[in-house]
Amino acid sequence: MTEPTAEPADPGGPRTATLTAAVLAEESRRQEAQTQRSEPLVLPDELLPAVGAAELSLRDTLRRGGWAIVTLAVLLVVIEQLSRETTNVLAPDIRAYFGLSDTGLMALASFGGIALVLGAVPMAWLADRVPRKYVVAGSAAGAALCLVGAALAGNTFQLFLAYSGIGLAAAYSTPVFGSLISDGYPLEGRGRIFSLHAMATPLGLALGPFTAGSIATLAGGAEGWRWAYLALAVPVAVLAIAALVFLREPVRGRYEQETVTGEVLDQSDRGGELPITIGTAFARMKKIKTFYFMCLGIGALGLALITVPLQLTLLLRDEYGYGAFTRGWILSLCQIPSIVAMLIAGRRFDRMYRVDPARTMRVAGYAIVAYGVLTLVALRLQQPALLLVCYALATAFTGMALVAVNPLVASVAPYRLRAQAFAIVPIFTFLMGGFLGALVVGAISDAHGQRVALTIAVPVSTVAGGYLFHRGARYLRQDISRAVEELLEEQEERRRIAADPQHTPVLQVRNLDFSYGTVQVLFGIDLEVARGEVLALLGTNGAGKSSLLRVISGLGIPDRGVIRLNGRSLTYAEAELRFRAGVVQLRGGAGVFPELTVTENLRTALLTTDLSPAEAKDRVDRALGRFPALADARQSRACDLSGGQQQMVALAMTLVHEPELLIIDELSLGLAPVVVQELLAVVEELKREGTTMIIVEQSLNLALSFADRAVFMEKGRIMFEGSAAELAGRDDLVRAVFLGETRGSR
Ligand SMILES: Nc1ncnc2c1ncn2[C@@H]1O[C@H](COP(=O)(O)OP(=O)(O)OP(=O)(O)O)[C@@H](O)[C@H]1O
Repeated sequence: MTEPTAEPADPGGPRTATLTAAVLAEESRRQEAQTQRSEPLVLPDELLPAVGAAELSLRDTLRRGGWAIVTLAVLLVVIEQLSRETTNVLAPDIRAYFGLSDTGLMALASFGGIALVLGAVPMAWLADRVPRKYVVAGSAAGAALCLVGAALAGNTFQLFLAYSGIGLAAAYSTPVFGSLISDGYPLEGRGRIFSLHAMATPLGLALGPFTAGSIATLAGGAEGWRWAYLALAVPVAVLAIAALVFLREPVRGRYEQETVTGEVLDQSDRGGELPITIGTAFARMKKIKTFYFMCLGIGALGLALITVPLQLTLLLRDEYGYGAFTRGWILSLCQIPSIVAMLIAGRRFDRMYRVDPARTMRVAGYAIVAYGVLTLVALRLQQPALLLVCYALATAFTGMALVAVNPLVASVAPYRLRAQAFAIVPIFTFLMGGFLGALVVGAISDAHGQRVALTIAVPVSTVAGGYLFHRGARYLRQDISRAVEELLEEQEERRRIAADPQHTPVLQVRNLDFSYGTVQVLFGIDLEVARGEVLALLGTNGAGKSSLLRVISGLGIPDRGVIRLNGRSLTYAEAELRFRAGVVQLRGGAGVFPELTVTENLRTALLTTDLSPAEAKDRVDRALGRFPALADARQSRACDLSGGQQQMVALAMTLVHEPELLIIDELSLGLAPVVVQELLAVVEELKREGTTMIIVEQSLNLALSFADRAVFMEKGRIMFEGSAAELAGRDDLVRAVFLGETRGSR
């Protein structure tokens, strides 16, 4: 794209020198102001939710949030762990019954693990669309059925299906309970509630061998294991019903809203919001540095978390000759310190967070390193009892670190994205550190033994994990501040719309930052376009106009800020959904299918809509009717048309969608003046009809001739905003464009 044209200055004359000096002085003043503005926003403590607040007892936290969410979360996780432990503990019986090898059974069961991690993403998607109690109840009912399926399995394929189903049915737990706990309990007590949820995993692991072993022994015989699965199906089914009866859908982001804005924001229009996809959620969450470093840290730690128990089991078998049953018992006992540590850590987290939130994350980093050190010490010990005690202490430290993760995710993720954010974290643990790392560590272990493999893997994993947590802690205040800022902005906007609903802008961009990778190109953009208004977006080369349009149409996800269409947020909606909602962009010099005829091009543009053939034909006729120059060319192939006619076809292809907001990027680029006039006539007609438009145009005169208002951008910021007539009178800006071109071309 080229920049706006303007009257050339008198090159070389004293007037130019004075003007250049003035512009440069103005430029340095602006840059200074910009640097100040781009300082990351960090709010004072009293504005950060829960920081400096009075202590809230666990009892009061539960009184305010109710027992239902936490009770169901704990019980369902415990039973899910029990079912996994049943498979581990009763493996010899199951293996013998089906004539499977060790590896064969583990391979069958591991599909459940994969389904558990990858299933979290669609479950988060679901949790955003239906009340979460249905997701909990549905998943629990599914788990009950699959447990019955495992109990009745007649062959390995059926067993495989049942295990995968059990894994998939547990996939909702992290995103759905993560978001339910975040929305259901006040911030001051959230660490403790999350610690109860986290503690359910080691509790299930600790109880598993005892429960599974006892049931199988009681039932007796070669098929005793079936009773263990069947016995677990009953409580899960009961919990599914309990979820339907007792779970209430909490308002999303309720406690943050209450703390920050003093009220719970009206969510009645939530149904009108465009759904969030995991891709956009991931793109946005990745830009929240605390979250980014925490995910990397968890990913690195995943290497140790997954390989250590596995290698340790092998070590207990190979070096000490312990059988499967004994190993199961021993490793279960090793969970006990971690249960205690988690409960203590939840309490300490809440306390520490109230004083200094970043410290919670740094301490989690130290705990990860302590886990690494203790595991290494354990590996040096030959005495099995000492080795195991040391390892059990080590797991207590990871337990402490893990307790911090979910409440921290809750504090930095925008409340609309929380379910997805919770679903993303385990993917890092399992895929980055766990799956990839396990292969490497397995290979080292095969060649040099378990002690060597772990002595290499544990320091790498825990030092990297600890460091990444420590690093992420630097950004915590800033990221919490952003979440607060977004809530305040949302409150202000809702009030404004409520006070004057007639004047809700068609497009609203607030506080928008955008980066390509680490290079930030848009800074704090604020922009509104009223209904029926035509806004000219102007600026020098590389000012950020196209980037801004990309973010508006959903091709780029902002680091910060909000985009609304008619008052509803579409910040996290993907491009296609925005397009369906009416944000349609004409891209300069592109966009037609050369081999298709004009009419076919227009029909193709409507393929993704639900219009009836009659409606579609009507729209095509209406759009083409605006362009007399295309009257005789309807059956011509687009490639046989002139450049100007192709641009008309491209514009007609946008008009068939009857856009709510039409974005025109370079209408006149490379076209003859006579064609431009013809296109302009259509645009002016659209303006008379009340179409809301944003126009990026290289020709300043052209843009200002039909725009109501103009925005002038420079270096990713808006430098001027006002009526088109006013901009035409701002000699300095017009000349800055021109001087920019002169400097750039030298
Ligand atoms: N895909 C990309 N990756 C990295 N940087 C990019 C990318 N696209 C644009 N940029 C950078 O972003 C900044 C803004 O570019 P953008 O194209 O949005 O400006 P513009 O105002 O539309 O300029 P032009 O009129 O020249 O197209 C520039 O510094 C540019 O180099």
